[in-house]
Amino acid sequence: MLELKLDRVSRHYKQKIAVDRLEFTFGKGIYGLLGANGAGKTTLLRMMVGVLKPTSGEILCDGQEIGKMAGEYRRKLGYLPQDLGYYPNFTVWRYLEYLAELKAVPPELAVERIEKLLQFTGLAKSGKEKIKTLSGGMIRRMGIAQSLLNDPEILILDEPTSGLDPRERIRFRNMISALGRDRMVLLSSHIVSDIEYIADEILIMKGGKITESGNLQKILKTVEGNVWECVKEPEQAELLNQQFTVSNLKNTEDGKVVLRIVSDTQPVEGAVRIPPNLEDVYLYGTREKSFGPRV
Ligand SMILES: Nc1ncnc2c1ncn2[C@@H]1O[C@H](COP(=O)(O)OP(=O)(O)OP(=O)(O)O)[C@@H](O)[C@H]1O
Repeated sequence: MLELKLDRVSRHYKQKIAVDRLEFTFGKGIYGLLGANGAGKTTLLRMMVGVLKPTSGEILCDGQEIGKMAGEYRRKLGYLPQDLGYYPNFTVWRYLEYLAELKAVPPELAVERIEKLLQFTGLAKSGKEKIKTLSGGMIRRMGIAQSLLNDPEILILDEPTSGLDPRERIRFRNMISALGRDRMVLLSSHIVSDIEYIADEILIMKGGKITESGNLQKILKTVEGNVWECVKEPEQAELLNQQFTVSNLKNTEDGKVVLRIVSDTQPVEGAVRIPPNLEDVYLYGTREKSFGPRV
């Protein structure tokens, strides 16, 4: 039974509080961490993988503080950082072999694992290619392969789909879904649809705190009644767009504009309530000011 617990975890950088007394318990499954730039996602993930120490609070893996577990924790862990470091002249195979050595995977097991992981990530034909010749998507897939070399129980992925084209993103999503069946996977993203499709549980982070958490249905409920739709002339649509938080604008064939607005109160006469989606929740949860007209 895997349990990773954040116990009032904080991280300060001088005056700046990047992560603020977080409390959360992870088990098996896929967790999606959504938050605007600077919300504290990377700082949190780096503490969870042990490369950064909390200023206060503890991170406990099955009851043990991860800093005290050292190698034992690292053996349970796979990590895909935002910026993957590699030697461009290494071949994909050499790179994975090198990391397997660093992760103390026995050499005979390493060969078998590398072969399987190259298959899993669709890189079976690229083992002999130099990394500098790969596309961005292939490098990300190689990153996933390295994070899985030690068959980790805990997998932490920082923005795994950023910069990928739609086909690669879908491929990635499917890989992550397959991985979440028997381990804990935590991924951060700005891409709401990726989180919406694959996460069993969604965490919304703002200002170093988790403001919402739960499955999609629960999360959607938090903004139920606060999402509106109306059809307006372009001039009025422009005004509404300046006043309110508009999550979507769409032109109709007869020259009007359909607006999707997130607001605590009816934004304009004729606006009707519609069911929320995760983008609305994200906008609501990461808002700068209370909702209603923007000032
Ligand atoms: N080494 C550092 N020194 C000082 N401040 C830092 C440092 N690293 C992060 N911060 C600050 O802490 C806050 C959280 O940063 P963090 O990178 O964790 O956010 P994030 O949610 O991952 O953002 P992004 O989506 O842009 O990667 C930001 O205000 C950032 O400027």
